[in-house]
Amino acid sequence: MTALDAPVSMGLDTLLEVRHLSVFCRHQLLLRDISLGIPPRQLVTLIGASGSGKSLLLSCLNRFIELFPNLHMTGEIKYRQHSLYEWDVSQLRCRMPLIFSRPSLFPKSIYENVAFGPRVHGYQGDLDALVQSSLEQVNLWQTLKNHLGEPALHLSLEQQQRLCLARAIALQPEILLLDDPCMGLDTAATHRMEECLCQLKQTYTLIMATHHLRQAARISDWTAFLALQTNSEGQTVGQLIEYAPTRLLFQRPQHPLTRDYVSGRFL
Ligand SMILES: Nc1ncnc2c1ncn2[C@@H]1O[C@H](COP(=O)(O)OP(=O)(O)OP(=O)(O)O)[C@@H](O)[C@H]1O
Repeated sequence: MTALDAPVSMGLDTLLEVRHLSVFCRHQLLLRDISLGIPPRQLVTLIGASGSGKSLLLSCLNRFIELFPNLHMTGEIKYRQHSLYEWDVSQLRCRMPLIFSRPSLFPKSIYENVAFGPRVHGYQGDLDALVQSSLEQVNLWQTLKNHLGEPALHLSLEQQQRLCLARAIALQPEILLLDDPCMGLDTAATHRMEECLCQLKQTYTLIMATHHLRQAARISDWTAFLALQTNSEGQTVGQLIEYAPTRLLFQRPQHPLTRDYVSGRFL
């Protein structure tokens, strides 16, 4: 299935619908005409060379891109059939938090890191229970339950990254946007993170950029392959080449560029 045939619209089952999305840095085109649909409770990975626009695409989905005044997007993104601009932006980012490749914790305790977001957004429920449930969902509760008052920044890289996930989960999201969450983790920690992500997709929709092709093949349901193409002015522009169920994309890629990329023949 090429990008053109991919399920742009899956009807009521499409949670997020991206149509003709382009991203510019002032007048320079960075990402060209992306259209794809994200089905609920699936893990969708974005793969492609460095600079092909994976992070930009993620940052458009919750309007994080608006924090960069030099960037703007055109086209349309619908979440639950409503344009992103119909949503209150802070509510949108609670429903779709973005987790970065490097942990970005506050210099506060483990508990405060998880409780911070719900508190700021006026959570009225049992905060202790929410912190516990968020830590349980990333398999950190048993290890950390007696250390909740300790500084989050003293945790290992793996634990910090999972704590970032717990902090996002405490916002009670529907979608988790993950920008290469296993970057810098060793093989064992990556394996544990992958197990955690597979558990999380029972509850949430996950959209993840990754440089690990094998990881995409192992754990994702759908894969979008982006590549850098050179335009007539000699500038490189990110484009969606193919979007398909992961097994198909890896075993029977339709586009020659995808074939080369997934078989390790990078140009
Ligand atoms: N804030 C920004 N201002 C200007 N250009 C940007 C900005 N963010 C990204 N870009 C440019 O957009 C293009 C796509 O970058 P992006 O980070 O999305 O690629 P990527 O596929 O995520 O790369 P990587 O795998 O290295 O993270 C690059 O040319 C990058 O320089």
